[in-house]
Amino acid sequence: MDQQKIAKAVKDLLIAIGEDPEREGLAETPQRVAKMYQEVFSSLNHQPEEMANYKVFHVDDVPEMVLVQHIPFYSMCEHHLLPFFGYANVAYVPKDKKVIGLSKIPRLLDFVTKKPGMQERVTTDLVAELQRILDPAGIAVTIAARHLCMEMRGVNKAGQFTYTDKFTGQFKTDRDLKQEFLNQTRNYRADL
Ligand SMILES: Nc1nc2c(ncn2[C@@H]2O[C@H](COP(=O)(O)OP(=O)(O)OP(=O)(O)O)[C@@H](O)[C@H]2O)c(=O)[nH]1
Ligand SMILES: [Zn+2]
Repeated sequence: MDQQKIAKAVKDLLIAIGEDPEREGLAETPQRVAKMYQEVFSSLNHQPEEMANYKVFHVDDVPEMVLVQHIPFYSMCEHHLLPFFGYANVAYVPKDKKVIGLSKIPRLLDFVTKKPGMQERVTTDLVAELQRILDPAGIAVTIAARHLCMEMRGVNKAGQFTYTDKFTGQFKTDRDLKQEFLNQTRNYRADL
């Protein structure tokens, strides 16, 4: 990521909107924004395997489902570069006695959100990454998010939630399992 180019672009932007980029409060803003983009778009600098050491563990007796609920995330919409943010529920059905370190699930969520994107792609990318790393017997991801580009501008509808879900493998074929996932996560679907 080219910090100098970002800072120059932000300075040009400030001039273009009619601001004075030299006034006290704005003087360091271009550098600040460049530093911020480094952080909020950090996965553009990394390959998924660099983001974490995705160790797979083998356990003798695996549970039917591993579920991490209500993981917060912040991302930036690719259309307006405004934040969208919310929570993800992520579950998988272990296969071949393989499980992943629990912290890797929020790390994967970070990886798929720390770049300009769309909620749909966050959902499907998360499923694809988990599939690639663990190849489980089923994956369920549900995401609830608020989009500031719909709240503070444009259509101006505050407090709306957008829900996106993806189910694979056993979550598609086993209705009881899917229902258990939905029951477990029910309280977290509109709780932002
Ligand atoms: N499907 C999807 N759309 C998104 C997401 N984030 C933002 N959008 C939408 O992307 C669209 C971009 O549409 P455009 O018509 O090109 O942009 P615009 O003129 O600023 O649109 P308005 O927001 O309706 O004013 C808008 O409808 C946004 O609501 C997302 O995660 N998924
Ligand atoms: Zn947007």
